[in-house]
Formats: sequence, structure tokens, C-alpha cells
Amino acid sequence: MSQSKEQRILNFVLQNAVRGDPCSVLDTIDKYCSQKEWAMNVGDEKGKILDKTVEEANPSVALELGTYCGYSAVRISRLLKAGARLLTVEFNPEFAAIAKQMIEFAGVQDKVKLLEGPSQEIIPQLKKKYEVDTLDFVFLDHWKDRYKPDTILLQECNLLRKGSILLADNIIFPGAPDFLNYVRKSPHFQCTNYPSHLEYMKVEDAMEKAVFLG
Ligand SMILES: CCc1ncnc2c1ncn2[C@@H]1O[C@H](/C=C/CNC(=O)c2cc(-c3ccc(F)cc3)cc(O)c2O)[C@@H](O)[C@H]1O
Ligand SMILES: [Mg+2]
Repeated sequence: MSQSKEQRILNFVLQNAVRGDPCSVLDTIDKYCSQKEWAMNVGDEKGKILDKTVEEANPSVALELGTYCGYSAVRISRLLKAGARLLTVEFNPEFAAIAKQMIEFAGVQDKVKLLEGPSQEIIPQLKKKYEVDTLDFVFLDHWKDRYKPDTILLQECNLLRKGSILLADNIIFPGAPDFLNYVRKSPHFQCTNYPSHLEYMKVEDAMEKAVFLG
């Protein structure tokens, strides 16, 4: 059976990156996806916005929705302080298996817990099953029509606290218009837009930061 693109990305990392070096894994994925096959990793330009927002949040507990190949899980977890953890949610078993190997090769497995399943099922389990009190940081990068319902679900499950930071990818392309409308109109969020470009392309994109006000 022919290999998937995601398997080819992983193989390129296993053969070309430095084991245990998260930056080398990120650079190697970016090299492959800019020169050989495009893939929907957040990439380096928007990745720098992600880095700054993670550093601002300095989270003890972070959540990512949409692991894909693990690029942003490696990117986020490499910045976490000792004892902090990232929970990342992925419902495609093939992508979850790729991401697990990517995370282990980068050497960040002790900081990352990969939760397999749909976010709407996982989120309500976070408090009791995964011992989460509240989330300090949430990165939204899964199906774009899931950003708004999952943001509402996070609030309903009391997983956000005053100052929790949400960061959403792809605000322009593919776009998440209902999410953008929702957080910008809500009195419970303070929003900031970060113009950027689509990963590996000269196409406009943006990220939106939404800080929960309680
Ligand atoms: C059910 C809830 C739920 N629960 C758990 N896991 C879930 C999930 N919903 C989705 N997943 C997983 O997350 C990832 C999907 C991510 C979706 N991302 C884009 O569609 C996207 C597209 C472009 C672009 C495409 C084509 C273009 F031409 C231009 C741009 C660029 C980007 O940065 C993009 O993020 C996959 O691993 C899914 O298995
Ligand atoms: Mg994205």
C-alpha cells in the first residue's frame, strides 16, 4: 500500500532530524513541507506567533485541538516549564500514530499527552479523567467549524479561568468566521488579531488571540 504524505513527513524527520532536538524536528518538517510536499502544519511564521503567545501564557496546563503530525505539539511543548504539560487531541488514528512517533523522536514525550478521539468527547472528560482543573492555554487548529462549538464547550465545562488564553490558527484561510464573530462579540473575551501568512505560501492568513475574562 503506498505511503501517506504524513508517513513521508515522519520518515524524512526520522532520517534527517536530530533525535531529542525539538528545533531540529521543526526545521526538518518545515524544510520538507516547503520544498517537497505542502502540509497543514502551523509552520514557522505563524509558529513564531504561537511561541510568543505560549511564552506570554507560560502555561502549567495547555490544550491543543488537532494534533495532525505533531508539529505544533513539539513547538508548544519545547517551551513548557518543568512539570508543565500539553494535552493534544486527535481523532484520526493514522495521524495520532504519526504524531506519537514525532513527539517521541523530538524527546518531548514526557510533557505531552496525546488524547485520541473527537474533541467534543474529550473536552468533557478533561477534569475527571485527565485531572485538569483549568486550562492556561488552548491552541485551536482542528476542523474550522469546530472552533466555536468547542470554545463554548470549554466554558460549559468550566475549563477556562480569568486570563486563560485561546489562540486560533487559520482565521483568514480557510477561515473560522463563526468563531471569530463569537469571540469578538462576546463580553467574556478580549481579542487580538495577528496578521500572518498561510504556512509555506504567500497567501494571507491570521491568528486570533482570545483571552477569557471570566
Ligand atoms: C471533531 C473534532 C476533532 N477532534 C479531534 N481531532 C480533530 C477534530 N477535527 C479535526 N481533527 C484533526 O485535526 C486535524 C485537522 C486540522 C484542520 N486544519 C485545516 O483544515 C487546515 C487547512 C489549511 C489549508 C488547507 C488547504 C488550503 F488550500 C489552504 C489552507 C491550513 C491549515 O493551517 C489548517 O489547519 C487533523 O489531524 C484532524 O484529524
Ligand atoms: Mg492550521
